[in-house]
Amino acid sequence: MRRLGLIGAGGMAETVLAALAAGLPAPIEHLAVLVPPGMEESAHALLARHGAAVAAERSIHTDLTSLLDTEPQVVAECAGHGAVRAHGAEILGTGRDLVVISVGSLADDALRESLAEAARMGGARLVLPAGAVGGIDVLAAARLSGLDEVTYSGRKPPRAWRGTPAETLLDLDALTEPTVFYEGTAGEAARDYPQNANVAAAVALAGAGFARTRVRLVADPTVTRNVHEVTVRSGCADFTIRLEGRPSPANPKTSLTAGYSVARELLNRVSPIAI
Ligand SMILES: NC(=O)C1=CN([C@@H]2O[C@H](COP(=O)(O)OP(=O)(O)OC[C@H]3O[C@@H](n4cnc5c(N)ncnc54)[C@H](OP(=O)(O)O)[C@@H]3O)[C@@H](O)[C@H]2O)C=CC1
Ligand SMILES: O=C([O-])CC(=O)C(=O)O
Repeated sequence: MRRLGLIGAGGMAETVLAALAAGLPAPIEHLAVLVPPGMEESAHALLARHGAAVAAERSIHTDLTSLLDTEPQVVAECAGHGAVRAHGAEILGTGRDLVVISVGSLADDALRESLAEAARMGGARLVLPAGAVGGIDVLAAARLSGLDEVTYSGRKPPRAWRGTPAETLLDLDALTEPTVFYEGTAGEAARDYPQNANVAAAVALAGAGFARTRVRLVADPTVTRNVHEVTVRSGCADFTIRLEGRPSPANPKTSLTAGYSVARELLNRVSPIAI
């Protein structure tokens, strides 16, 4: 990877670039950042902090065409479901690998199939990092042995659920104990909680699919971390994985782990040994 595109200049983009700045053996050739019109200032600030350590040349774009003109070999999305819908097919169709962290967007069957088709046509790959959750490797392996049960539970402090449908179900400010406000499928969770249930989609795609992966979402005033639990019963192993993710200082909905998982994917592309 010598030329990189990055979509988004928010909290996760910050984590990704900081990790690349620390982890790259040498700056790559070019980093191009795509932001919505009017958001150029946040991209300038991001590049001022980390740009020189990441790439010899940097550019900021507000349209995909001019970003693609910089010839990125891989584009990392750190922006949201809308960005995957708006840009995913064109990036893949023009032969660039796309690393998508807004995995929940793929709960939309039509979008997932159109991205797969664009990847096939462009000879590119759609890559889905594990994000804020763990155990995706063992879950995807266990799938081959047959899965009997997969459940994901996402537990976050009340403030992480502001601006989501949880607000209409609960008085978030008045909670005194952990409260389950959603139980259902991974597909529904990914659609209704686009900034909080991307991990449910990653678990579903690696494992039993959107309909058979059960999800529980909890607002919990007793925790300060974003707690993810995946429980699996399968033909080769039964396991529970629990992570307590530190929230991004920029966005309490997002665990820092997610940005590091994008950075890991990108750093693997410049290393002779990928792990
Ligand atoms: N897989 C996982 O484990 C996780 C995935 N996520 C996903 O990552 C996304 C980013 O998280 P985070 O950085 O914390 O969120 P932030 O809200 O901090 O940052 C997202 C940034 O992307 C910008 N943006 C939105 N749409 C576009 C677009 N079409 N093109 C370019 N930029 C765009 C936003 O601009 P504006 O504010 O103007 O909209 C904002 O600056 C989340 O929305 C979620 O979908 C998050 C956590 C975990
Ligand atoms: O970062 C997290 O803790 C999980 C998250 O927001 C998501 O899956 O969208």
